[in-house]
Amino acid sequence: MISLTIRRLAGSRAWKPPLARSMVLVRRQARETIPSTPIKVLRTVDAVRKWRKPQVLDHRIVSLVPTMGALHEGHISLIRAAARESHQVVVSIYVNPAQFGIKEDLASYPVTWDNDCKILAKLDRELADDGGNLGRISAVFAPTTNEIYPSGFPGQEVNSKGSFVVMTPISELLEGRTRPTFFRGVATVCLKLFNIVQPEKVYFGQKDVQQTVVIRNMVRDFMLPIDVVVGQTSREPDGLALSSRNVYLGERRRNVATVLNRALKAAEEQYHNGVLDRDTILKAANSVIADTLNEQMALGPEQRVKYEVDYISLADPSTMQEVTNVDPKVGGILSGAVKMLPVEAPQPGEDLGHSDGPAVRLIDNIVLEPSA
Ligand SMILES: Nc1ncnc2c1ncn2[C@@H]1O[C@H](COP(=O)(O)OP(=O)(O)OP(=O)(O)O)[C@@H](O)[C@H]1O
Ligand SMILES: CC(C)(CO)[C@@H](O)C(=O)[O-]
Ligand code: BAL
Repeated sequence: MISLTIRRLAGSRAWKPPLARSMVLVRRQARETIPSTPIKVLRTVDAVRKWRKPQVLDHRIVSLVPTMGALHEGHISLIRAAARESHQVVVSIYVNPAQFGIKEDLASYPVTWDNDCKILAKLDRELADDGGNLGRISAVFAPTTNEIYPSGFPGQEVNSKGSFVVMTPISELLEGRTRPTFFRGVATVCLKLFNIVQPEKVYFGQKDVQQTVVIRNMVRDFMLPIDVVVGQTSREPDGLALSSRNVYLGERRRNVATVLNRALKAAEEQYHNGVLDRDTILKAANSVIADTLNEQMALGPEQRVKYEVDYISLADPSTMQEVTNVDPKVGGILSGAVKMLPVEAPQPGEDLGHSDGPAVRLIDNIVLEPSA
């Protein structure tokens, strides 16, 4: 009786039973590719699982490069590294709301899907022409928030209820002090991405050093059969670390934004000169920051750039806890975060940056390699 009814209703062109409708959707999605490329665009967990299954049987090495889109050379360097070492590279593009605090820039975060597709298409052609690679970009996973949070999005508040991966104490340090929900959001979404794609290798950038430690700890503590690879930080010629958020800077702040890298380099120089104590190493960084700010404050409001230092840190590489002396057998991580404030007295026609140049928080770090 029921099947008869369904068949009769299904005769109408507009109506399809829910199962058939979702099968049509899955078939259509399975066919979507980035224009003029074989790169599949997968939007659902189901579509990724269907794509992934035969790779296991064929003993293909699958790697994942998680991103939030607005792709730049930093992301590209990770994808290149992944293609050298694996048969199939999956790039995820998902702006994960759970890692943004309620007062952060989720609403204005740059979303550049068409340009990202062009970048991936060009890169994939290069990878195909370069005989040194094991693989190419096979798929982009670009899910919706409903897909990633099937029980409903838990919210961005510190006390949100939901299924989370919480890594303490590391998530409370440094970045986590200013962004208390950040690493909970990152670890949670990364575990989901790892479970969906089931990669043998995952690629993360050194620019977000604390994130790499959180991910390594999660992989170790939850026995995930995944190799975590960290690619070095890609920089502009003047040392500024590439970041999707650099688009917010505009020209005036862009010129001063190198201050963090210059400060960390001054501190690194102390270590290379044999200094191991925290105060002397960090004093070098803090002097650069203070001198640069003094230079700016000597300018008028129509020219100057102001910034606030969130932290300058010297930490242990595997815990990110502050150290009072660098153990030369272990090395250390010099890192920092600086908030570039909106420009004062904008000039007519001045390029203020994306979204009219809100405050931008920049991060950077330098690894002090063990010397002994
Ligand atoms: N300059 C860079 N060099 C190497 N890897 C990078 C660089 N910038 C980002 N990545 C890495 O790319 C991956 C995706 O990062 P994401 O999409 O957040 O870009 P982002 O530039 O860090 O953005 P944001 O400005 O929001 O911090 C992360 O593993 C991140 O560490
Ligand atoms: C790893 C990540 C893609 C998780 O959303 C994000 O934190 C990022 O882009 O670094
Ligand atoms: N690159 C880290 C992502 C974030 O800052 O939200």
